[in-house]
Amino acid sequence: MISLQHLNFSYRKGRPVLSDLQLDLQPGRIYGLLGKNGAGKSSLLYNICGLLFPQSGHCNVLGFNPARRQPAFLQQVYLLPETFDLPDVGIDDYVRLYAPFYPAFDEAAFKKHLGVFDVPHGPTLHALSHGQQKKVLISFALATGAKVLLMDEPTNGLDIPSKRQFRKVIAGCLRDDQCMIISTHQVKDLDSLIDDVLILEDSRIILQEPVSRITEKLSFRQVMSLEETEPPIYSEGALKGYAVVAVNRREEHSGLDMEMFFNAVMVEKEKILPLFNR
Ligand SMILES: Nc1ncnc2c1ncn2[C@@H]1O[C@H](COP(=O)(O)OP(=O)(O)OP(=O)(O)O)[C@@H](O)[C@H]1O
Repeated sequence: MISLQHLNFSYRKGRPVLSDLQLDLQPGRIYGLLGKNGAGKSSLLYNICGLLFPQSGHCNVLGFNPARRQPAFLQQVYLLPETFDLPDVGIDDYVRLYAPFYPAFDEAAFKKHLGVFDVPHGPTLHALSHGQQKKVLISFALATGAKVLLMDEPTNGLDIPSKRQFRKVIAGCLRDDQCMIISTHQVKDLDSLIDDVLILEDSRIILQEPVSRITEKLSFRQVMSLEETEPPIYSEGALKGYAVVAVNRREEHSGLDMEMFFNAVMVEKEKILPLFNR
């Protein structure tokens, strides 16, 4: 569905943001794109939707080259940017103006999502708070029916109940022929939603693994003392004792702690990546 081969992208000569990047993504999955500040997550999403163009390499999304920006491609891709500036129109006018770009747009679904998010209907978009505007855009994104949904920090600016609603809305409406990439630092908001983890580091995807494979290879536990466990790969002091990431030798079934996993990969790459044959 999304295939990037040997992709190279930079804003300025000699300062690569994405280098020889390889990525192959399938429909029916929600990918969590993780990386430190400035790793290139947004740039990657913008290359996928055709808002930035690679200098070299192949970028194939739904059989199209995004850089050509063909209407048949653009109507199947939606990017929710991290920052945005909406026009000062009412919600109905926004739909009248922008929904025609998406032939599969489902207005009933849009209204349903707005209802779940409890967005007040009536005022113009500028009379809504930033978080409420974001909820309008998330609802719009999901209603487009686009096959590729790219979300850059979607839960930034959402209050605590809205983060739960976000998970609920997404979990309930993603079709098997759709693929979603969520770029986020707010991993705790989303770790129950994500099927596959992508980690972008040093201009490349250094890890692409289903959550199920990560928890098959690694266990995530809280222990009172580090003596009561075999030496972990990575540990952090927690409120009561330690949170540890260890090789899953006893085939335990622990849930994925995505924040711990990301921190562990950043600190102990050479111990963790070989477990996944990379
Ligand atoms: N318009 C631009 N012109 C020049 N350099 C840019 C531009 N936008 C981003 N960069 C640089 O490209 C690199 C990748 O930026 P990008 O925004 O893709 O990272 P990110 O992983 O999304 O970061 P964050 O997590 O902070 O949002 C950074 O070094 C950034 O400074």
